[in-house]
Amino acid sequence: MALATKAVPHLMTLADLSPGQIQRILAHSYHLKRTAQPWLAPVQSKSGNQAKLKLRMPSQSLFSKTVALLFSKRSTRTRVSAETAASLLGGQALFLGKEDIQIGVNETVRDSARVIGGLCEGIFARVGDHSEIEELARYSPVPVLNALSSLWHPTQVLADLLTLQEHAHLFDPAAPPPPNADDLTSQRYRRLVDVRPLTVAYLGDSANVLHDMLVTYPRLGHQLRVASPENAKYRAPKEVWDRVVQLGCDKNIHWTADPRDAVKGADLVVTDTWISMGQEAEKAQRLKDFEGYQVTEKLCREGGANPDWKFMHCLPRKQDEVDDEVFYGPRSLAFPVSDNRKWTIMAMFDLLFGKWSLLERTKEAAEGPSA
Ligand SMILES: NC(=O)OP(=O)(O)O
Repeated sequence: MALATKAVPHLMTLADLSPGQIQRILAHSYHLKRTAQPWLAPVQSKSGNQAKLKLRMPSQSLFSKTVALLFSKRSTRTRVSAETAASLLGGQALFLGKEDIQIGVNETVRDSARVIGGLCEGIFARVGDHSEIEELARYSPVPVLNALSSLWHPTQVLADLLTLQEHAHLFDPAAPPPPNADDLTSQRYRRLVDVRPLTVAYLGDSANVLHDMLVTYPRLGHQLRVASPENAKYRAPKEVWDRVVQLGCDKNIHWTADPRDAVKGADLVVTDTWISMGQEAEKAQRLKDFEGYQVTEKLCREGGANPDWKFMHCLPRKQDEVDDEVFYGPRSLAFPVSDNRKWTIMAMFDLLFGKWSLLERTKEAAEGPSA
């Protein structure tokens, strides 16, 4: 168990962070990416190996430490990012699937939190109902980070934001270009730049990824235009909307049932699966309810999106919500986003599990939100 005297920090949603703290995580993710990437390049010669010896090490704040990956649901990106990120930080990740351990079957969440937190230095948890991760955090002696719950998916939205900032030049020709091949192997890099304020359209179900967008994008200066069917089950639940209003984000969110209305003026179009894990029995009804919501060139042209609009998806993707032309086409940032899951999770592990400094107040945070 961590021998620390200050209150244990946890992170359930980006709503718990100020814009300054979010920007600090993004800048740190970019720094870790640029520092660690040259170490990952193949060693092709003796001189190449010697060049590596001159490289700076990324933070080793997890040296000798273990992060428990307490996952009760499937995962590709989040799990692989977590395991590889822990290794780069000098520590290890321990995958604990729901079939592997006693939690929820022979042991309560409360007791499991105390036991696992006594043996590991951080808990990255993917749960069903959000109340499960709240309970873990209540009883864990070490920090708990949300790897996805019924309400929130904070590490996904951090990867989305890092990708937008890295691709600022796609939205503003005056923004600096991305790093070239030499920059990527030499630890030489420019600072991460801000992306200009964007109009962002989201088409689909009101699920955990959108919820973290709702409490974050408006505070970073972006406008959100959301389309989901009229049915209340496809709209943000009260506990999410209360946070949206509390943070003043609702003023910059336009919500409609018409996907063409939502993409009007959009610089970026985002979607997610219409059938989340656990909703498989509702598939037929959901496919019917979301008819007309598939992201296509035609829909975005007819709705009046910015002709240079770009596309993002958290993955895994199905053809229902976006066609192949968009998903595999030049507008798509889906795979750069999945690459960035590793670097944003690495930053969170470093700041939350390694250093316990994530929630420290930045100068900006102390002065209040800027947007
Ligand atoms: N986007 C996302 O969370 O992917 P996984 O479910 O594969 O981790």
